[in-house]
Amino acid sequence: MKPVIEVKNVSKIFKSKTSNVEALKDINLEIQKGEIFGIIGMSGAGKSTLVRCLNYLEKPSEGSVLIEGEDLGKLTEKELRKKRTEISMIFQHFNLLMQKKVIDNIAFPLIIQGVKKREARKRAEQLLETVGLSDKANAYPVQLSGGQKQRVAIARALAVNPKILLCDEATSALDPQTTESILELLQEINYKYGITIVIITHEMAVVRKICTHVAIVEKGRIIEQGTMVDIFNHPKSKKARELIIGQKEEETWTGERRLKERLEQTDKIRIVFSENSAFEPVIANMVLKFGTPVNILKADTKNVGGVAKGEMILGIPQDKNIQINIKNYLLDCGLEIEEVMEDVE
Ligand SMILES: Nc1ncnc2c1ncn2[C@@H]1O[C@H](COP(=O)(O)OP(=O)(O)OP(=O)(O)O)[C@@H](O)[C@H]1O
Repeated sequence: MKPVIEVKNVSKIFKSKTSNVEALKDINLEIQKGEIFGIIGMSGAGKSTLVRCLNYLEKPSEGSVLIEGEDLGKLTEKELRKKRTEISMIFQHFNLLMQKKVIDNIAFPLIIQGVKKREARKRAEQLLETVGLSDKANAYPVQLSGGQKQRVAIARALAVNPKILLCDEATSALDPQTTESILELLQEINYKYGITIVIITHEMAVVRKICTHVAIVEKGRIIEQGTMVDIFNHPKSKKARELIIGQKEEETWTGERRLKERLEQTDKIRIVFSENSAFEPVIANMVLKFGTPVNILKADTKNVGGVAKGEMILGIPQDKNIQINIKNYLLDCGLEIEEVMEDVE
């Protein structure tokens, strides 16, 4: 059978006046219909560039990408746009239209295709049911938790009946329990609709939970590929072993006891944010500013007197000076914070 996705000798060089970055080097891949294919690797390995080459958002410098045997490099712009509707994508930060209601976010790709509004909304309602959010049709994205936003993004991605779903770090901004429920939804979609899924991630637990096949990318090259079971049980190269075995200890969400132990040992603060404050850029900027990682131990949204109130619990570094700086920074951003003494449920 013809592969759904075929990547042949693909290289990608980003050229600038001062330097050239060889992001991909002679990549060869075959992904069959119905597979859940994980692309894993360290930061900067080339994962995002590779996945963006699969729908020609990024044009390879050399080589070709074939979707169901059709070479994307040989299509006209118009043909390429049409072909792209067969390939949907979801992202780490959801990319929802914040000014539109949930239902209109989902209907949007259909409206763009020229489907009548009533029909598009009807299909959006069905999709909301598929992702378990029928009661949120008229909510705005800001009123949803991260997991719910990703469900909306998944429903929107499915609106155009794609053959392929590309997921770029789709669970990286979510807490462990939410990650698990989103992965279960992706698995269900793969099973029910036969959609081929490509997942980019640096989280090995994600791959272990749902991927059937894996490719490991290192410095722009694929160093190993095969079935998930084979690669995870018998990683051949040193890099693959580091990546797979090195992270086993970190897989908190598969082991409740380990998670509990970790929570008990960590200093924690609770951040409360109103519907108007976006916490994601604040956290990302904070990590960059202080050059230190923080753990999102819990994140969700509650309806308090009709107003969406979000709560996030962060595990912060033990260094007291860094803790003070972090707290001052969050206060400066206008967020309410408090120390958490008890265990996180
Ligand atoms: N538009 C661009 N212009 C120049 N260099 C780029 C561009 N996009 C990516 N790169 C470079 O290509 C390399 C691969 O980047 P890419 O984003 O694909 O890696 P990644 O594995 O997805 O990393 P991460 O997990 O951190 O997102 C990096 O060295 C990056 O700096």
